[in-house]
Amino acid sequence: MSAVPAVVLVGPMGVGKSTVGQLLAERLGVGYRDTDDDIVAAEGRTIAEIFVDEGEPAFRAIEKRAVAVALAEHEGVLALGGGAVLDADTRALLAGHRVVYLSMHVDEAVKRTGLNAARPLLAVNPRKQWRELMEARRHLYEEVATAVVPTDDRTPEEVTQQALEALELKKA
Ligand SMILES: Nc1ncnc2c1ncn2[C@@H]1O[C@H](COP(=O)(O)OP(=O)(O)OP(=O)(O)O)[C@@H](O)[C@H]1O
Ligand SMILES: O=C(O)C1=C[C@@H](O)[C@@H](O)[C@H](O)C1
Ligand SMILES: [Mg+2]
Repeated sequence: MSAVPAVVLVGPMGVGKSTVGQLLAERLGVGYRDTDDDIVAAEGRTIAEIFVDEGEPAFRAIEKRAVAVALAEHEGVLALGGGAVLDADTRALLAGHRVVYLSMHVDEAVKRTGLNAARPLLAVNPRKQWRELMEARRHLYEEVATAVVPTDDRTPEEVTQQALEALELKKA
């Protein structure tokens, strides 16, 4: 049985996937789901604990399965973890979906995420880590996206409106 998400959101940590995803779901009258939350619920551990206990490769394997399940089950707005696009099979699964890449510049990223231990990949020197992550990932986000919505200097409501317009789900 396969459902199709109305919209899949991708983008780096702190770009606003959860905030915008919930607004977008309200506007579309559909449910919101987040693969990071699915993983935490299924594992009974935080993402940071999974990274510490088992390392990043094990987390990526768990994430890959969680994304495949959510893509097959969910009909609403689906936010993926920031690193989900690193997996080639996941990128292939995203083909044919409406995928919005929420983007932002490094200054905004550091402001939104800060020094936050809940984001293990940004726990030390967040500015440098964020630059390196984006250098490695920007092209992957762009590859899977059917629309790119910059979020700098926009409120979550404005980002939501831009996403709806970019997807032609709502007229300007
Ligand atoms: N357009 C925006 N302008 C300013 N701040 C924002 C905007 N969107 C989200 N934020 C703030 O940035 C922070 C991160 O947002 P959010 O948790 O939605 O991001 P995320 O992409 O879901 O992050 P994560 O990768 O941790 O799941 C929150 O404090 C949120 O209130
Ligand atoms: O960008 C990443 O690699 C991550 C983003 C978060 O959503 C979590 O999935 C986790 O902290 C890893
Ligand atoms: Mg989130």
